[in-house]
Amino acid sequence: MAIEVKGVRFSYGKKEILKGVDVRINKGKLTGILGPNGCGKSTLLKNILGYLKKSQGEIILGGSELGEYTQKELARTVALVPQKSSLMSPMKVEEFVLMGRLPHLVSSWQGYSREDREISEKFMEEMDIGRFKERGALSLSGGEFQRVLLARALTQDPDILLLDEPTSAMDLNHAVELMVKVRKLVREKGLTSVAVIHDLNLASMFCDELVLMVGGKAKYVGTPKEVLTEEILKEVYNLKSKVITDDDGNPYVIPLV
Ligand SMILES: Nc1ncnc2c1ncn2[C@@H]1O[C@H](COP(=O)(O)OP(=O)(O)OP(=O)(O)O)[C@@H](O)[C@H]1O
Repeated sequence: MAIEVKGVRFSYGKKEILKGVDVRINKGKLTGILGPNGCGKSTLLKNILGYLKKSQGEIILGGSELGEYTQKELARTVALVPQKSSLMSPMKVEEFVLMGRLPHLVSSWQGYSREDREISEKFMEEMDIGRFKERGALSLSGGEFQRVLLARALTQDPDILLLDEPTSAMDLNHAVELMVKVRKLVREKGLTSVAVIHDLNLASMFCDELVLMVGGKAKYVGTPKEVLTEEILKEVYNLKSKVITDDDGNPYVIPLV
């Protein structure tokens, strides 16, 4: 399911953050959103999720404008792995992951079916968190909890998977492992995935397309090779860098000090 963002504007109070974002995010692709701190990357994801309401423009998911979806339909269509979770209650990991099935319950008094439990078990195994399932979700390390958040989002069985810095708390090995899994899911299930990523090299390695946000707009959009150039990085991050290319043509950024 493609995402079309057309002329989207959004403000927190009087402060305009998204100043006319135009971008098309293709189905079956992993798209990375890059840009300096505070440029509005998370705000854009939350608008696509329908959690924040744009003041202008259109967000079209699979041909239908966001406003045409009921809340339940939207929750079955789009899942977010947030940067932080507002989890406060001492919930067990398995209960937390099962919450991904809530939009699929026929009615709230019906409870989870055997199928719901099987789906959540499958993704706990996939994310290698099966051994934590009896643990309180609050007792996990940052990187372990990020895997729980991804398992919950996948349990939701969405067409669109939004990831807000999904590897920020992970060591390099787990970060690469997670990105490999996300890319595999995107390819196998034809998911549309959008990930906010700060690590330019991780983005280059795993993303099919990149969107570089500057000044509240999607200023540069293209393949990693098109977007990660020394000139663009200097302009956007005020960073002097050397960009080298591997045998597959992927660019890698070495900051110069
Ligand atoms: N609830 C809010 N109320 C007011 N301002 C907010 C709110 N949430 C975010 N902002 C501001 O909006 C701007 C964009 O925030 P956002 O979280 O979208 O940035 P980001 O590009 O994801 O940043 P980062 O890379 O640091 O995570 C920032 O200046 C932030 O302080």
